[in-house]
Amino acid sequence: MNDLHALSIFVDDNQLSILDQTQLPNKKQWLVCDSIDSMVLMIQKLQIRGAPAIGIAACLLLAIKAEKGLAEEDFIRNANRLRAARPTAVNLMNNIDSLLQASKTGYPKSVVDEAERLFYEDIELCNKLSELGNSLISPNSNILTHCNTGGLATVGVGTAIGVIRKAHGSGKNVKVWVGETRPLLQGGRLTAWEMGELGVPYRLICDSMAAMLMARGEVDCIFVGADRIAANGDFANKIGTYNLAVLASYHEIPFYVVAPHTTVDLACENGNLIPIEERNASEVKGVSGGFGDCIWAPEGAPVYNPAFDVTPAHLVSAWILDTGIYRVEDVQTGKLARR
Ligand SMILES: CSC[C@H]1O[C@H](OP(=O)(O)O)[C@H](O)[C@@H]1O
Repeated sequence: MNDLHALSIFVDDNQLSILDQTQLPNKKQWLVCDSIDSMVLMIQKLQIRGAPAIGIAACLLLAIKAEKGLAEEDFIRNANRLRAARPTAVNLMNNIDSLLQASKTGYPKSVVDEAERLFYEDIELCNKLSELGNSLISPNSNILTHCNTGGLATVGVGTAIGVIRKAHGSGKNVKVWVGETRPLLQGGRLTAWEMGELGVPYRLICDSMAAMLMARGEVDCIFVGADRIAANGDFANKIGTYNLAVLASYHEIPFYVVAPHTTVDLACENGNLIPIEERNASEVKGVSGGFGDCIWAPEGAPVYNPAFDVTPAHLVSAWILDTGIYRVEDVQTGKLARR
């Protein structure tokens, strides 16, 4: 496999390394990923995260293993293990399915070629998304975003953050409200870091502050990512996204979802059918990781920790995919499904 380099993933001399995102922003620690077991763990611990990035990282490891002599039947078994590593983001399943399909015609070379194609495709799709999304942003906009959807969550410039980056780069004087995104703080840790690295003016807020800012007229538009978009336009994204969609509707603020077409799941009729990952109680009871450990909830506190929620299509102003900008009337007439 050729050497490949992205913000959170690189392949060098046929070895895959992952930037451990649980250690950001305080520490940039690279981890060599040389086994299926370690990749499954890295995905489940969100050391590698973000719908597009986890799909591509899993495929790169499988391709490296294939090139190093993994038997085809073991490739298929391990591909299916990785496919189940996290249930909500469909990119993981879509990417691995395309690798399995490729393996039928010329394993292992076909698998290596497909994994590399997926890597470069994501870069290209992110660039298309940023151009299309930027066309919806007026100069001097205050943009609210949630979770992390930049170069850490993809191998390109990102999805929602890719749009913000493009608007900033085109001189539109955008300012960004970054929702910290409890409980894992992808916004407070990762998006704040990426905004700083990109030089985009931003202010970090608690998730609970968004409503007041909208009421004050200090949010002009909202851009979020997605982990799975159902055929009817309902979509799953990081927990707290639905809150923002309802608030945006009440305050008549444009609410945009940005995702590559590989996030669309045509086999999923509506958002009620999207599996929602539930995660460990410890994540809600305090914080732990590269930023230190601090548990504030009572030891035995019962916890509910869904990692995603579902936003119904009627609350979405537009879906920004690499294949175009879709409005609710497009989705209602099935245009989202016809890529
Ligand atoms: C472009 S990434 C989309 C999506 O991925 C994040 O989830 P996680 O941090 O759990 O991997 C978040 O939902 C982003 O919006």
